[in-house]
Amino acid sequence: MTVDQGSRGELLVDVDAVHKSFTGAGGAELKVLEDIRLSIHAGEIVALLGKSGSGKSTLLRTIAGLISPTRGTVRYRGRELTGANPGVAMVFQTFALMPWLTVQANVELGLAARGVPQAERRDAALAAIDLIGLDGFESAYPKELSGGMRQRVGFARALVLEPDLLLMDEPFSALDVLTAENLRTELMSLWTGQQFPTKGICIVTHNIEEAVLLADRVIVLGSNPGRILAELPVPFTRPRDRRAPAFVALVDQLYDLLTGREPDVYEAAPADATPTARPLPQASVGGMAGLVEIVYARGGRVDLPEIAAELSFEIDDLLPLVDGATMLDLLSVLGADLVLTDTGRAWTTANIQDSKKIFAGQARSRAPLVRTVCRALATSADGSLREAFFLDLLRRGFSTEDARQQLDTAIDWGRYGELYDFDASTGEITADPAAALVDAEAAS
Ligand SMILES: Nc1ncnc2c1ncn2[C@@H]1O[C@H](COP(=O)(O)OP(=O)(O)OP(=O)(O)O)[C@@H](O)[C@H]1O
Repeated sequence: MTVDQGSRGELLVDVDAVHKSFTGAGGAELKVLEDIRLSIHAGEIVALLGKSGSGKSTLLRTIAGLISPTRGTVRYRGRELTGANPGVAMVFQTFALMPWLTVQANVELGLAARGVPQAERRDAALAAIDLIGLDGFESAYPKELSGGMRQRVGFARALVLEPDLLLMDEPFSALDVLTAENLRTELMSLWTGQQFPTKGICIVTHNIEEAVLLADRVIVLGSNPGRILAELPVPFTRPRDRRAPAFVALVDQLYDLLTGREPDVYEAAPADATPTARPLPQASVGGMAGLVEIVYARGGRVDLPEIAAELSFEIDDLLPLVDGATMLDLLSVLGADLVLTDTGRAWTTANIQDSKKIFAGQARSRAPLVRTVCRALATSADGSLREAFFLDLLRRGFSTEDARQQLDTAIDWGRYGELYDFDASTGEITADPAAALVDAEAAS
């Protein structure tokens, strides 16, 4: 069970050409995973790293047998899954404890479901509770525990099942930084000390440093649809030092991969680019303005991992802002550096009215959904349309939640650029008369 970095152990899970689509609220096909091929062997920790929405959780649930692929196969120890994977247990981001059960009863749940006799169940649960550092809290209820302790229960509940493969879906992301660090370190020391019989671990994360701290192999997923962009070994011994140059270099490399663009994504969107093909990053104008201002104040070029550390953010917290600012050509990405563009410089140094005009021009030419909203408003009789109209259209290509997020971002961007306004009490989006004048000038 120790991590053998030279040779891999037996094959535990084999994901073979898996595709997964969901049906969107509007009935359209929502492609979430495309041609995923990966294997997990005994002795290794594999991290699935990707931005929000890249299908990481869907892939993990497919490995757990909780979701069946639309096409392709998942095999556990050579056998095709047709239901729940018998060799796995899961740890969830939200802990998923039963609030009305004690710690011990929560930990025993899975064993009870397997029909394990009561005495045996109790002994196993007490051992797992002890292992995970919760001795003395057997009779406590979840509401009496801190977040970190609740997640310890989450771990105990999974480990008591002695799974071959432990699946973890962002298990540390709901915890504060110190608690998360503490729990990660303890888990790693249990793993390297072979204190539980699990043979492999697969962890979903959007945190680059966490992936490099924990994993032997990082699989990077790209979005829309989720697919494997790269697979990188992490050849460092444990415990790992975040400040070691090789560690920092690998974090930078993964950062490059995560922000690496599909070739033309951040070119000005061609006239026929659709809002579904080029979704808006979840970036507020205020957030992008802050980031651009920081880059400007530091001479027009900054190292993103360094800035993130200085601001006490995770790199991935900043990624949507980076994506938004590069989509609008306010910043560009060069390796791990953010570079101010000419437009970004003009935007950040202009007076408020000029900066709104610059932003409006960028949003209309480079953000397909903003352009779609402007065009639709221009064709409506009174220059206004209800938000439900756009939400209905967006639901053809996005889930209901994502459609809402897309429209909220488009409203934020368009409002700031004075392209249109939004009245939340009536749900009405109305073209700004000044923007209509600009359109008329452009057409003449
Ligand atoms: N049951 C479902 N029905 C419809 N759409 C779904 C379903 N489950 C997931 N999706 C959509 O699939 C996409 C990928 O979701 P998933 O949760 O797998 O991504 P993720 O990379 O884990 O994201 P996050 O880091 O935000 O959890 C999202 O657009 C999501 O809305």
